[in-house]
Amino acid sequence: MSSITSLAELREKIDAIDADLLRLINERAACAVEVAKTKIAQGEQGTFYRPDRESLVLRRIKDMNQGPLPDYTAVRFFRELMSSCLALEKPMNVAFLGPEGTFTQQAVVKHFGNAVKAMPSATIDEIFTVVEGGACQFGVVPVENSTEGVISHTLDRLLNSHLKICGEVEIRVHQNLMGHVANLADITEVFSHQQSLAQCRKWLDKNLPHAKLTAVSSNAEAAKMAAANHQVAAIAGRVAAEIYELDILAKNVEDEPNNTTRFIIIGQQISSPTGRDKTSLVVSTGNKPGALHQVLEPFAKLGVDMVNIESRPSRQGVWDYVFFIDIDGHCEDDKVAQALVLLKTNVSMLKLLGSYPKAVI
Ligand SMILES: C=C(O[C@@H]1C=C(C(=O)O)C=C[C@H]1O)C(=O)O
Repeated sequence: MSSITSLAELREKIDAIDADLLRLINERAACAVEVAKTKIAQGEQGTFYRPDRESLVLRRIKDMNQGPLPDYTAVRFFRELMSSCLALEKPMNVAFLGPEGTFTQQAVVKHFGNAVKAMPSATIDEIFTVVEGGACQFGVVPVENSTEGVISHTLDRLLNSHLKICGEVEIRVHQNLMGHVANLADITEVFSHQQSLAQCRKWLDKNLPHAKLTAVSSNAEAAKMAAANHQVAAIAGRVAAEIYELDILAKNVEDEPNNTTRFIIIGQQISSPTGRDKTSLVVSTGNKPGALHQVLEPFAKLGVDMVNIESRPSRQGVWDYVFFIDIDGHCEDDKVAQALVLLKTNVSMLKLLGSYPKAVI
């Protein structure tokens, strides 16, 4: 006697589970529609999307998951489910650095799921503008790459915007050389975003030493150009190769194996504390001795963990700098709130860029 369950029996079991799942998924969706009604009754029209609540839901799923599905898969599945539930409450427009096929678009899907309307913008500046003007409720912009450092354009624009950071998302960036060229030796020019060219500098020097390297507005734009001209190639993500029907000529050409980009979500609303948050701020000290010490001191004194500090020219005078700082915790957490009060007395300008939940996956 074999103990192997028959295929027919297993399939019957799966069909029954699917029927239960479908009923439960729709029960959940109906509940989200009820939530929307309650939000409207409470006068919360603008706050259908709640990044704090979403991150708590996803964290709970991650903590409860016992497999065999890996945490990452379980979280992605619930991410998609919440995205569809939210779309029933209120469809949302999210601006990203276009055209179709950029890593920023991947970041939109990872953070919001597929049920939002992703709207391509031509530049980082335009993303800020459409969110400031209200045409899109949120925008996703790159802020930092593990190989190449900060995206200065994003930091500069944050300085002059009233928008808040309300979330973060990380994407493992794999670059590919793509085009319609038969031999690598025939490639005369390689197009890509300046950041991507920099991430692949060593590979390009070694494998395409004679090709001209030209920076364009995005990787997907580069892929579009490589589709139109068969002597040039592009460096971009796999999705861009699929969209613009290009052959992948070389895979994973990034110099650093852990090449990762961090994106931030910008919007009009402030996220509530979740217990695992980050706060981003910018301060200006004026050009005086001991300035950096005065910035660091309040955090050290109150035991607040600083996770990143970056200086940028203030553009208000020669050698005048501002510091972009990320700290652990929410601005409403006691320790953080006290540190910010102290910091305010030590600096000439302090702007809170946002407190938001840390990325779950
Ligand atoms: C259902 C809600 O609204 C939205 C949908 C969520 C969900 O499907 O779980 C979670 C947060 C919100 O973005 C809510 O606020 O609880």
